[in-house]
Amino acid sequence: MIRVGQGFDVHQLTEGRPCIIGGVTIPYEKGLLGHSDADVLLHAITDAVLGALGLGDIGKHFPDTDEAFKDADSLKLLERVWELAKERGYKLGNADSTIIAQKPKMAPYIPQMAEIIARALEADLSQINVKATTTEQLGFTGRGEGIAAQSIVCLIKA
Ligand SMILES: Nc1ccn([C@@H]2O[C@H](COP(=O)(O)O)[C@@H](O)[C@H]2O)c(=O)n1
Ligand SMILES: C[C@@]1(CO)OP(=O)(O)OP(=O)(O)OC[C@H]1O
Repeated sequence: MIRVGQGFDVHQLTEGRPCIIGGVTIPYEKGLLGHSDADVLLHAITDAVLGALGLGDIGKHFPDTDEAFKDADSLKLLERVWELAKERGYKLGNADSTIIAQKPKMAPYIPQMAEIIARALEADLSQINVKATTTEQLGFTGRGEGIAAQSIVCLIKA
């Protein structure tokens, strides 16, 4: 059986926070605001996996009202959701994601992000793709007010 899921997330850029995207801390003058470490890319992938499983969304599993998830490492949240996929007999087909950010430049960090995501989803690097785009200075991402990410995940059960 093949199931697909998609995920989308946005976090605000603000001073005094680390800029953690795809598990990589990117040197930048601003970082992402959230209850957790606000890793917008891992949140989109987590939601895509949950979508494929038909299990709701990240906020249902890890509520932002719960102190247990304050400053949570989003990689751990993705790993916990991946356990749910494995328990149900799924393996990753592929995961494709796009980071939508005017700045900072993501390209130098994408190979490391892909390795981190592949490890979390127990997949080969060839099954993971991460892209980045600006919005040509348009909208909230274009003004540098926030960063968005979207992901699509395909899960396969033999
Ligand atoms: N934050 C970003 C945005 C884009 N990139 C890379 O630049 C290429 C061109 O982006 P456009 O939005 O002008 O099409 C894009 O394909 C990415 O490779 C980036 O690294 N970081
Ligand atoms: C991850 C959680 C939990 O710490 O908090 P945030 O970092 O605010 O992220 P969001 O994308 O709003 O999703 C769900 C949350 O419950």
